[in-house]
Amino acid sequence: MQNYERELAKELEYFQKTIALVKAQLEKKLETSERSRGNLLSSRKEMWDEAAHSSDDFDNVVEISQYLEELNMKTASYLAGTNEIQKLEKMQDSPYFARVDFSEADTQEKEKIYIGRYSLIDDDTHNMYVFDWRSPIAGIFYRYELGQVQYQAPGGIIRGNVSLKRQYEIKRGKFEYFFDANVQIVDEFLRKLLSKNASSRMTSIVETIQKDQDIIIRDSKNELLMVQGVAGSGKTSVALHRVAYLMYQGLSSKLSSNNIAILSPNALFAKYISNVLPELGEDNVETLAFEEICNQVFGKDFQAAQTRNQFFEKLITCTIGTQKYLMKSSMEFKASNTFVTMLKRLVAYYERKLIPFADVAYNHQQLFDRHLLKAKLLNGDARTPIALRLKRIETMILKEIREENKFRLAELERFIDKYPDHIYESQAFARMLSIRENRILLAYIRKFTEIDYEALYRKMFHDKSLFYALAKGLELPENMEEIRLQTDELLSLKSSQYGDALAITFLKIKLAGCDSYKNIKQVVIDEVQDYYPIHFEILNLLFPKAKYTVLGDVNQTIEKQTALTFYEDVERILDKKSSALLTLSKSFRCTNQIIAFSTKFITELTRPKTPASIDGGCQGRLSPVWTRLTFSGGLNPPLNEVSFNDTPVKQECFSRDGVPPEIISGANRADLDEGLKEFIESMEEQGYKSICILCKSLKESAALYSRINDSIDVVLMDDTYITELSGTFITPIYMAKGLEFDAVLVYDVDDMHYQSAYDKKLLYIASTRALHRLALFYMGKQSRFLIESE
Ligand SMILES: Nc1ncnc2c1ncn2[C@@H]1O[C@H](COP(=O)(O)OP(=O)(O)OP(=O)(O)O)[C@@H](O)[C@H]1O
Repeated sequence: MQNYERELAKELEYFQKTIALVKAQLEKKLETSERSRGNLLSSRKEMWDEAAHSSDDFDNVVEISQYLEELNMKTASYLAGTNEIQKLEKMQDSPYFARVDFSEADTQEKEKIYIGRYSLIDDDTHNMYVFDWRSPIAGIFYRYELGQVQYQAPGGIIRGNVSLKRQYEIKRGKFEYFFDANVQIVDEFLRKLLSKNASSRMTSIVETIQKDQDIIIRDSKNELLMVQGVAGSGKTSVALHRVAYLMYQGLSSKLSSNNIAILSPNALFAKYISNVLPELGEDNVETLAFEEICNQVFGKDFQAAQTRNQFFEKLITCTIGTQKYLMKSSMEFKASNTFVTMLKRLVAYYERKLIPFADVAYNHQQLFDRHLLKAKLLNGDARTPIALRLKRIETMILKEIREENKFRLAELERFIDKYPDHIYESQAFARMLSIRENRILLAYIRKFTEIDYEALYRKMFHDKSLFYALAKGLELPENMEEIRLQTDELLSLKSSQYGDALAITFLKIKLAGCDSYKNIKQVVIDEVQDYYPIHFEILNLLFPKAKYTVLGDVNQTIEKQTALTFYEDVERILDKKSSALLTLSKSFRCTNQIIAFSTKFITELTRPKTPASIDGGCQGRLSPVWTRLTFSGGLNPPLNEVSFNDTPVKQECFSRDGVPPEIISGANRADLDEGLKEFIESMEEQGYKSICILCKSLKESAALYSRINDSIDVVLMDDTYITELSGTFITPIYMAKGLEFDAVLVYDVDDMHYQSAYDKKLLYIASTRALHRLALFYMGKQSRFLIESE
């Protein structure tokens, strides 16, 4: 105890010195910021007074652009200052959360390394008061217990010894307590943290990042890092902390927020995760849903296609077995490797055979022969997209026409002069006639210089012989003809399915290229299990040089059965120099009871005995896919060591007890709704802040909402909902993917609703959304899967 008091006194002294330094730096920054704000305002005023209101002459435009450049620089420096101020303000609340005492092997000199969200350095003495959690030396806090350690510094590996690991609770500028970290105490700390209510937005986990999570966050060896993690194992958290880490590293490699793209399932999810990076002191990164990419590729001219959620809804609400099968197999086919090969063949065939080149004549003479135009296209640089080569041909033709235009005008004038009875002036009349003629000619030329992507796609399905010629030698689904005919019919009605939208997007990028994302160097994909080969083919075209981090859980697919072999496809298509598949098996979200209950809805994943064979001679590269990180050295593993491991991917749970899941039945609809309302009230009384009722479909969610929203304060969460996740919600299970709530109430879990293998996975997704409480409601016969899980 005496020892603790002595240590506490020393810690308080360090804490006060740190806070004093933070305050001094904050004061200085506030002063500078005030000055640069004044500067900025007066520059703006000056620009306005001197130049802005007389911008019609060219000199002034130049002057304005100089002013603007200066203003931009001043604004950027002011904003950087504001960012620093925000960091210091946060440091005033809690400057650090951990400490390790490290002695380097060579010098044996002990250093006290305090670790916080941001670094703090005394500008006068250059003493490092706090190290950023992403700095190389801070990594030893996450990776090691006491004893021998090593870390990768820019100049090479540093080895040494850790003699102390300490954690602090410092809140709102008050030093509350510290404890020296042994495993039990840390677990207790984490348990307390996880027992809190869900927050309406995701928060940072920087103080409690686990070893296996840290390895993913700091990996810099792999161009493609794949993470298979059970529900609630921190995939999204890890993804965001990795982004923050990459940006920190980017200080030297020039990677900034606009070089990173995060792909997320929808706008609500994007909003849910939007807090984490700013909390870590970084600029937010653009979060894109795949549909947004499709829209961006097409601009406005793409007719509203079915979104992924609309596809899920249609599939889930379809009650006719044959139709459901057709929908699913059609989607699977259109997103498959086979179909991608057919689309690539279509592009090649289009270039050689389908472009309707025509002779171009003007002013009674032939300017271009169609064979010559075609030869020009085929002889062009094959790396240039076809659409661009066609545009160049169009420009060439128009240039020639422009040359001829003066002769044509003269001819028209002569012609007009022969008929002097009209009221127009002959020159103006000739010009008008020529414009009309040219417009018709341009439309004629554009029939072969512009590509109608949707028409081309439709032709593929409409023209049976073309379709099967493109499919030659490929293995097709047994209901191929049915899929072809249905697609042709739907496209003729201008109704395309989600799979068609993806395919047309692929086709357009293949034919026309796309430069919109050329600055992206790192791509992070969450919920990757919902992606198909065509998604990765599109990503490959959009971000050819990017490195990837992809995270998912093959147990959480909605409409497809996927095994770990899924990651082989990802590796093959993205085709990066180095790749690894890592696993996260411990769930942090749910209580022991909820995990034990929900695990029964899935089967344990194991790696296949013999990896499936892969086209394209990639077998030699298969082994890294099955590389799994192991901590071979017990508590103190060497950094980033990877080794082969045959262990099945298990689901473990961070030990936290709670109330067992409840199964509640109702005699009829009214009785069930009443039971649901009572349960919600009791959850609210018990202080749970976020409660979610999960139905199978949006249609059923909307029906339930209309029955209970008079008596309960509840929000229907559909595709358009992008607000905070606090309160009581009703939503379909597929919309709740990636989210979490204090209490989850799964509605209508009867044997009609949940009977297939896919339904079973929906139950897994639904029940793993719950942090503390889970209840399942049914009337009639309860789902067979509930009986199995009893
Ligand atoms: N190391 C950690 N310390 C504290 N909390 C953690 C840690 N890792 C994860 N969590 C918490 O666990 C919960 C689940 O994390 P997250 O949503 O990132 O998991 P996930 O694997 O993406 O889940 P899912 O696959 O179900 O969407 C979050 O509340 C997160 O804050």
